[in-house]
Amino acid sequence: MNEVILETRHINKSFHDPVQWQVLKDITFTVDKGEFVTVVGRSGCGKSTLLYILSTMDTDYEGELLIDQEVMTRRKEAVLARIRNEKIGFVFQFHYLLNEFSVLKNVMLPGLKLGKYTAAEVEHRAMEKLKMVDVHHLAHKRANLISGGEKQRVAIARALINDPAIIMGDEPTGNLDKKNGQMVFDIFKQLAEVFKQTLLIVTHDPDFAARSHRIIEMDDGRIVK
Ligand SMILES: Nc1ncnc2c1ncn2[C@@H]1O[C@H](COP(=O)(O)OP(=O)(O)OP(=O)(O)O)[C@@H](O)[C@H]1O
Repeated sequence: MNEVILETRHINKSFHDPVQWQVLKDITFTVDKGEFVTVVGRSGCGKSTLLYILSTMDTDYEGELLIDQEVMTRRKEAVLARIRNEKIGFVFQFHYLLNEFSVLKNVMLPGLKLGKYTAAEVEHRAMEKLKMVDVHHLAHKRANLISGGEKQRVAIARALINDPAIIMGDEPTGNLDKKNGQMVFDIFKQLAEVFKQTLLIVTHDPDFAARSHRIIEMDDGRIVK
């Protein structure tokens, strides 16, 4: 049987601006371990709003969210912050690397924050993750001195540092040219297929989505396919 990593049950969300309107409508789906799922839909259909809830950053919704069999709904922020750091890796459109630190230090930071491993262990793990995305030779360079494509690879290594149950991405290829976008896709595919890493990625890129394992299509706040 497949192991479910992420599950949503009847998620509804409304905004009040100034009148109440419903942005997410009865969102129910699961993602299995090792699946590479993309979320698509036209601008304004609710993709980012959904990702914000799935990443446990937004707790103001109806319905239930489970990550790695654990209920995330109605938990205290301190608990959510710990679970987020341990179970979710994030890759954004902009890499958000800290320019004043080395590539290695950037990857190590969420590992040090977790407090589960010694600094030496975190460094060893960070080098492993940099090897997985083929930028270990850049480990001691400052983050502002590497290319855009390299930065996104480092951001993926950083997302992997705590062996998350799931990696979530918001337009991770949105700021890259075609060649680097392809490279990021290939890394994701390899992570899913070789390392059984679960991935849920919001994208505008139809080629990218078409080559993932499964597409969730949204329209007007609902899942339509
Ligand atoms: N804080 C907010 N208050 C009120 N309305 C909001 C808020 N955040 C988003 N919206 C609205 O909710 C709808 C869904 O927005 P969302 O950002 O989730 O769409 P999206 O599918 O990610 O769009 P895009 O592809 O353009 O990023 C939009 O109509 C947006 O204007």
